[in-house]
Amino acid sequence: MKEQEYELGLIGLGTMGQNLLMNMADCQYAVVGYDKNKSKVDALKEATRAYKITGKYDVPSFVQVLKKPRVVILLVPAGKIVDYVIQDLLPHLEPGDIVIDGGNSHFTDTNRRIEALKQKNIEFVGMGISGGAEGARKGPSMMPGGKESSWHRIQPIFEATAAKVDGEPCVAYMGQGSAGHYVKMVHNGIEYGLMELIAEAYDFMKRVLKMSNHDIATAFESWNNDRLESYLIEITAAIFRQKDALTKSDLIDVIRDESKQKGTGKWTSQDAMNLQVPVPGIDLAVAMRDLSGYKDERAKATDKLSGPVPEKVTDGDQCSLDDLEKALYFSFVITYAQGMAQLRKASTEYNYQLDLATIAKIWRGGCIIRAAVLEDFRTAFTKNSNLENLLLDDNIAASVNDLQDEIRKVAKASIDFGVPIMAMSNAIAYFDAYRSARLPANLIQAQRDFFGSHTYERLDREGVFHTVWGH
Ligand SMILES: NC(=O)C1=CN([C@@H]2O[C@H](COP(=O)(O)OP(=O)(O)OC[C@H]3O[C@@H](n4cnc5c(N)ncnc54)[C@H](OP(=O)(O)O)[C@@H]3O)[C@@H](O)[C@H]2O)C=CC1
Ligand SMILES: O=C(CO)[C@H](O)[C@H](O)COP(=O)(O)O
Repeated sequence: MKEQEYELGLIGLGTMGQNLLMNMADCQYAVVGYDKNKSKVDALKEATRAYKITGKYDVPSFVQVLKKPRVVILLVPAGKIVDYVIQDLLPHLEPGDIVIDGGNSHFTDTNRRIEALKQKNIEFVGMGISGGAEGARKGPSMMPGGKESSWHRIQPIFEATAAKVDGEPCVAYMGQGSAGHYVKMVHNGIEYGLMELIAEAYDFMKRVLKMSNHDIATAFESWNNDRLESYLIEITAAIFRQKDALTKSDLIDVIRDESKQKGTGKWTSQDAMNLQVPVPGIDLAVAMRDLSGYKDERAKATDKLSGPVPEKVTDGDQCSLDDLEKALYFSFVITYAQGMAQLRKASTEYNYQLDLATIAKIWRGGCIIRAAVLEDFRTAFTKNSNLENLLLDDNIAASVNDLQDEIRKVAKASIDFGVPIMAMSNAIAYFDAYRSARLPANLIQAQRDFFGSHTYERLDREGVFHTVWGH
């Protein structure tokens, strides 16, 4: 292929980059890859002989073969590396070129980079990508932000490579500035929440319902054929069928119970706190990953702190697998509702002008949190684009109202058995708090005024009041 004929260049030929590049080539785009790691470029060339792909070993020759105005996507680890790559790239770019950051960058970094590149008339697009290696290869869900005109220039290639649901591509313009990376961050926050809920359902199946790994796999498989149909439930079923190559036992039983994290769930919680949007399902998912890290301390506590003796507990017998399925579905809905509420507030606060129906639409396929229920959320936000919270939609409200008896049963059984289901029991607590027209916050106001003269408002008259308490 002649010089300057490659339509897109990709930097970072790791898990996501190499797969996305091959996906683009499948869609008949001529693409070029670069990685600082020579062996990754060699691997690309080897793996893609039949494709309109080439690999380059340095930035100048990589840029040299790109069609002008150039489009370059970065899929390198988030953080300082993105800045280093931009620094390497900038001297070779020209006004009008577009740089897309497809990694999980923090949205404030994206705002900074948009401004920095604007000085050189280079357009910067922060685009969240979800779907892991398989999604990148076969069709991810993608969340681009930045200038709308930049999006229109790159739209065809990303619509071609995105996952499709009912013929609709799982990619759409999210909004200006860092909107794309913000939406991806909240996607990951919801991902953390759903993963924690599924892990708690597994613990409940094992320790309360005394199910074998085989039966757990069967349960998740059957749930995946119904209202809980989703990517995370599907892979969970497969995980429980996996044998360990070393011991031939079930692999799940030999994996250390300490979950790691790269930070996107924590960022979601942190920014929700800044925006004062309650997302306790996500907060607790982060907290449980953190608590899992205290493995040695937990081992000490096992000896020191006692709990119920499972053999003596009878209440759990009244709780069935069917109750657990309903409790999990209920908790899934609450978790999505919290994430969507955060997006709504962020949209106003950061002037993103997010369209929540579009977000639900592009999350139906390709991404890690894809689930059948997203179609219901899309319908709810299409009916009312100003919906404050998904739980206020008539259909969603009816579905959670109907499932509350079961989640209450599961929460009670978990306490009786001493099996922690932090996120799941919080889902019903959030539901109860959210539907309470009156909360005990009046007492907190009284206490604040008592010790710090912070004042309070009254229900029966306008104004701000202070009491000299105890007199
Ligand atoms: N993996 C996943 O499931 C998902 C990842 N993401 C995000 O996408 C981004 C990429 O992730 P992933 O593909 O998993 O990461 P990988 O680590 O697999 O790939 C990153 C690649 O970038 C290369 N690289 C590092 N520094 C430079 C540099 N200065 N110049 C050129 N290349 C460089 C790395 O080389 P070397 O290995 O030698 O350092 C590596 O080949 C991250 O932001 C991640 O959070 C988003 C969605 C899903
Ligand atoms: O973005 C993703 C999927 O959408 C990544 O897989 C995610 O970053 C994994 O996060 P963590 O390592 O914190 O569990």
